[in-house]
Amino acid sequence: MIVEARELIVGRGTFRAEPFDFALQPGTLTALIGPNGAGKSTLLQTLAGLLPPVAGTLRTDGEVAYLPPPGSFVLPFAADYVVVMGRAARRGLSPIFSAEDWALAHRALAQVGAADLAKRPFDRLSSGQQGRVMLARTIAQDAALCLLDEPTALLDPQGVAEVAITLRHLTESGRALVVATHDLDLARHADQVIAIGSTIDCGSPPMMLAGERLSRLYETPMIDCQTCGHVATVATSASPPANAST
Ligand SMILES: Nc1ncnc2c1ncn2[C@@H]1O[C@H](COP(=O)(O)OP(=O)(O)OP(=O)(O)O)[C@@H](O)[C@H]1O
Repeated sequence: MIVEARELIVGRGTFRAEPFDFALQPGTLTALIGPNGAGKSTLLQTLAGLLPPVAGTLRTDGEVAYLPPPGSFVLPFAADYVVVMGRAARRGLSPIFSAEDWALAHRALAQVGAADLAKRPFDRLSSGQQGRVMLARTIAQDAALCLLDEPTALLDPQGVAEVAITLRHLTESGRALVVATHDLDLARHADQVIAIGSTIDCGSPPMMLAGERLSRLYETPMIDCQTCGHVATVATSASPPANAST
């Protein structure tokens, strides 16, 4: 077991989530879904040890790598140096990275489809390109538990597909991954889904991503598409344009 939580309550400031139990097994991908402000980032930061639990017990086993939510980073280095700096925690105070560190950094860049960015100045990359590099930096840490906050938020559809495949590959080496996401298609690739809303529930993707359950979670009507099996939001306010089709 990489993480075991009992009656865990996460929170910060005046915010408190509901208490819940969960476990993360090695080699699994967990998607964390829920509306804005529900507590996904708060939970990830608690698992990362950046916030203390408000109550309950939380046990984590092994190294933890944490990818913060996307934003603008000012890092005046080549992209591969930004990635290899993720290895710093393994190097203590030594400023020297080994051949293995560099190999892991370049492999991680390739895994997120960013090998061609290795020598580009990080500060002159687009937001989505920076997002790929920061994800590579988290992967390069080679930690037992990877906590990723919206890793695909800025990526194009090809990037989302590549990252989904990469995340699955990473679990094959025994890592446990937790991905906070608003991308319900990405969540379908998970082994389990934790939904944070007015209650916190955990289950398989088919159960947790059914339209009826998502409607309650996001407090907006959502239906299962009979054609593709995915879930679509139902427009409730404005009338659709006359030529609109589904
Ligand atoms: N630094 C902070 N100090 C105090 N309260 C905060 C802080 N950051 C977030 N909150 C509050 O904590 C609650 C949970 O926020 P959190 O960022 O965990 O939500 P989230 O589910 O990740 O949301 P989103 O989908 O918008 O990223 C919200 O009510 C938010 O306003």
